Amino acid sequence: MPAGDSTSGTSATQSSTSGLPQRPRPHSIAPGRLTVEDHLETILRGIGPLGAYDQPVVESLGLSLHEEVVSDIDLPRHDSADVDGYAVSSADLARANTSDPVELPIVGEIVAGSGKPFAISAGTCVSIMTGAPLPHGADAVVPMGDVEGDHQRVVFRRPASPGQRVRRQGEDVTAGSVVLPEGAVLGPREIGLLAAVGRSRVKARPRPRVVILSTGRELREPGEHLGHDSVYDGNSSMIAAAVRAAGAIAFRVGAVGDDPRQFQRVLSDQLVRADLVITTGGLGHSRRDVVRQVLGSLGTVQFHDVALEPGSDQGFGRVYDEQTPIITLPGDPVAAFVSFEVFVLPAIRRLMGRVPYRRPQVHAVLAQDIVSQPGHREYVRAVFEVTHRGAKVTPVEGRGAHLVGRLAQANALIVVGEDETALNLGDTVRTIVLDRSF
Ligand SMILES: Nc1nc2c(c(=O)[nH]1)N[C@H]1C(S)=C(S)[C@@H](COP(=O)(O)OP(=O)(O)OC[C@H]3O[C@@H](n4cnc5c(N)ncnc54)[C@H](O)[C@@H]3O)O[C@H]1N2
Ligand code: MOO
Repeated sequence: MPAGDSTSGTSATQSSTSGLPQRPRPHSIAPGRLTVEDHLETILRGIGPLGAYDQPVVESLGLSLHEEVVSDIDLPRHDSADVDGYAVSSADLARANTSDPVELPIVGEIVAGSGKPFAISAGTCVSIMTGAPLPHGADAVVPMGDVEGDHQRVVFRRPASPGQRVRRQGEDVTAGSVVLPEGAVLGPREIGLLAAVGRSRVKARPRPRVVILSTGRELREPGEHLGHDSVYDGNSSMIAAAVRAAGAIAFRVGAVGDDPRQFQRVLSDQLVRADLVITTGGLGHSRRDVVRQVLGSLGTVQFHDVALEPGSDQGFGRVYDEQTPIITLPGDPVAAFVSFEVFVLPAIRRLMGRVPYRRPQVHAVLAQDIVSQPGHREYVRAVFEVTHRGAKVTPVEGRGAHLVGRLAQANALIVVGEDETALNLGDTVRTIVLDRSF
């Protein structure tokens, strides 16, 4: 049995929180390393969906519904006109033809929203606007353009069939019926429907509040003066944007240096507003690596060597009395980004009660060879495009975890499996297309 198999099965024997079938532990992973799947599973098990409460419908984009929504009303609310024209009783026009037309007097005008119920008697018609309720006595609408006449009377040269150009009451939504099931994710169309049936608030899981801290005494806020050995804090802005794109609320604290007391103070101050804390950097083993230092000594956060490239240094746990979940990401920007995609995005989706947790993978034809070391799963930055010949993916030049400029050229990540050492031009490869809603 390969050495790597000795630690398999810890999560393989249990049902998968990540919703994917459990795969056997890849042979090439060194003992003691966690697989990406193991670490993700630990995070998803350690985080549950937030409790639902009443939310304004207008603010609910991307939230998941925590009630079954039943409409109190019919839509359309009444039989109503499907076109601007004349509401008639079809019986009155039964014998209308070109040589012997039927003339009806116009007894009024019904505009949508006029608020008054209306009725016509046999031998009359009324002018009606699209969406306005059909008057009692009428069962059809004849479009304005199909007839002649003036303001007083209309000449009909054709019969009308009962129900013609009429929108039936309740044909779309029936009062008492379920319009959205529990768990539905509220997009523009769902929000439109909720509003159309008169809901101003719904019970939904809220947006998670995510606090983002970056660590490192070399970090400077963009816009400030840059010393000769300092770097701009790109990570906290990048992660905050990714958090927002995931549908959560981002509180970007920015860089906190690497003084343990200051880090501890900022962290505990921030917990009141956090459902989740994300840090970047400070995961090394030196005295200066403040995240590992401070959180390691709390005993509630575990740090792991994860078989992930880039982004092998990872940590997860809960902190302080609040037991707030915290995910610690590596400092190198590409490592931080990839680990966000792999671990934090699913965690946010889980807090929101949204499935699937992970971005779907698509298949694309590889446009250039990739060589990879076995023993970890690599996410290779790439450009995905759909050409007339189908989906194609081209790696972006450079694989270093620091190449933030090249990261912005990519719109996809190619997944190179743990045991894979080469993907060749023309191969169909697993690709994660970034920035798409799912
Ligand atoms: N002796 C060893 N050294 C390292 C190992 C190892 O196993 N042994 N692993 C490497 C790997 S892999 C990783 S990942 C990193 C872990 O690093 P940290 O998470 O502690 O990251 P930092 O040292 O804080 O920063 C790394 C790099 O990224 C820059 N950085 C950090 N934060 C930001 C930010 N907010 N915006 C922009 N750039 C940032 C930072 O300046 C560094 O250049 O350890 C490796 N080393
Ligand atoms: O795993 Mo580290 O994040 O490559 O730089």
